[in-house]
Amino acid sequence: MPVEEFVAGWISGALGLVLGHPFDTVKLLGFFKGMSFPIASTAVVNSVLFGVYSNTLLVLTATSHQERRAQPPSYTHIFLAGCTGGFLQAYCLAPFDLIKVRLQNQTEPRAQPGSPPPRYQGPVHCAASIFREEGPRGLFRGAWALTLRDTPTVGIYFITYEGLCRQYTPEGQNPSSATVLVAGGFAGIASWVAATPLDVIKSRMQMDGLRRRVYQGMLDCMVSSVRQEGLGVFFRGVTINSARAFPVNAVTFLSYEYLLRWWG
Ligand SMILES: C[N+](C)(C)CCCC[C@H](N)C(=O)O
Repeated sequence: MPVEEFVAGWISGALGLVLGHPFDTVKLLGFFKGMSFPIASTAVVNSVLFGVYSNTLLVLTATSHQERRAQPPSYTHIFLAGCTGGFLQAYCLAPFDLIKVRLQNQTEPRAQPGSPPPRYQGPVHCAASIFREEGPRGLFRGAWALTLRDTPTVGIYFITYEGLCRQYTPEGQNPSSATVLVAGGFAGIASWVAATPLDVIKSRMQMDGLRRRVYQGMLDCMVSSVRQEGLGVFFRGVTINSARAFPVNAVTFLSYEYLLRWWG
């Protein structure tokens, strides 16, 4: 199994994250100090995303990454490979994402004497507390919604990226850096716009169970959210998601492409 894609995904994910971190922090108006945890988790997850995508394409089309410029895969194959990558990365992402959402949603402890300490003291303490209080399955709370969010939308991510690259690149050539940046940025926006409705539901499911369970399940969460807040609830955060998605994914794709060209 070619591993370059996993390594390139690892590095490019970490680079993209550095740009996305400020957006991620304001997204939930929470505080998320320290970048080592998000960098490590994004690197792992992005490596699974790109590694599985590329290796699924290899299985479907029998072409390696280097051969794909001369023999471009069909959009159906790209979509299927993207969905496979999205599905598997969602499982790896689930516990990390849960910890991120829980930490972001806890308010900053004010340095006043006597104020209660924050519930979670950091990523490791958060993981251990969830494990203890909600069981091992608690670490996968919201994973189902996350999988539904990411399976089709990662397909959209790669279709948009490849489609835009092909549009602006003469046949058989590598796309220019400007093309990769723009195609990567728009791939991020397109997939995040499509992912936002389930992103809202996913985050609510992840926060559920902290005190008492509010929702019976994902469907119940959707129905009661729409009842209380209207259909607009599904677009909550779409602007910040898109603003974050452009730079993060432009840099992710640029570094991914260049690392592979450099090694290949
Ligand atoms: C599928 N979905 C839209 C959720 C994400 C696809 C892009 C993944 C990238 N690491 C990012 O965080 O933007």
